[in-house]
Amino acid sequence: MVATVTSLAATRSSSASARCAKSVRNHRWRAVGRRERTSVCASPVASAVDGSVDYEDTSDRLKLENVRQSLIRQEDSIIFALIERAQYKLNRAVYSKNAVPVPCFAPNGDRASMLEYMLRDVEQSHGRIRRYTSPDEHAFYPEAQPPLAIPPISFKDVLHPAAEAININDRIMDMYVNNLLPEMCEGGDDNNYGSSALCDLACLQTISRRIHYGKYVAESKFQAQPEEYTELIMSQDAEGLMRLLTNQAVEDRVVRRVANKAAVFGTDITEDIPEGLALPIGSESMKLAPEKVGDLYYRWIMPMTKDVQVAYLLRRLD
Ligand SMILES: O=C(O)C(=O)C[C@]1(C(=O)O)C=C[C@@H](O)C=C1
Repeated sequence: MVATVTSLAATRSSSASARCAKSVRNHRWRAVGRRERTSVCASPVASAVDGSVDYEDTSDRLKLENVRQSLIRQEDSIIFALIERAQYKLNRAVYSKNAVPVPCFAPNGDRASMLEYMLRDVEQSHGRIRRYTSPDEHAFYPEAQPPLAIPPISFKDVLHPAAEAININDRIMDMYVNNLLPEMCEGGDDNNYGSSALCDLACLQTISRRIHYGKYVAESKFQAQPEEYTELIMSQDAEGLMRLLTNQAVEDRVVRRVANKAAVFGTDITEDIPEGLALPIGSESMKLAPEKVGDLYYRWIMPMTKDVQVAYLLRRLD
């Protein structure tokens, strides 16, 4: 999938509110420098006078090898979450506004879907303890984030400041509900709405993190080939950037690895190690075929990771 001008424009506008919400929350505590962000995942190196803690990233995490290792680890959580969700039927009512009588939060009085209601609520409790001030986390409802309940931690992020404005969770939600779910779940209704929605939260949050991790992949690639990327950025050539960052051999390996992991995660492992355990494991008894997981990854998750890379690179020299 090639990032279209429209999708990139949508990225920019939907992200303005995300950036705004993040900044507002941070500034309720204290003014932070332009390249200073807050994070839940770094180690403290010094205490500031106002009670917040300064963090410095001294790791090698921008090396492409290390960024790819992070993508590989994130894969495990995504595959596991997808397999869990596929145990239940599609349960359309969870995604339809007004189908389940959850409390309304829209200003026009419309009810949200049960999934929207749960996700917004969970994000608020996670947000209070800083989850969405971390540069590698993105809320689906940034405009509904409450003030922090604990002091922020500041963190010298490795990304260009333009990264903060990129949040494509609206597109991710649409893709998940309208493409991934119908392809991976059996149609129909089994009344397991709460269980299905809890699995959805795990899927959405892990997929969103992976897709937005494209910012780190892009920064890493920019630093490795600054001249090539700079030329394309100067001419705002989105298609040229997409071509340069695409590595078909790596994509093929990702798909094979994802399918293999899905085969292992979807197998019942007993206390006895099966003799001569070999892949691929027969997929007949699995609710979600391993090849299907690889295919979904290839058609939906990787293209969006690439869109985030292009969106970031286009603004890398701002
Ligand atoms: O590993 C990379 O080089 C990436 O850019 C990540 C990724 C992916 O989403 O897995 C995306 C684009 C490349 O074509 C290969 C893989």
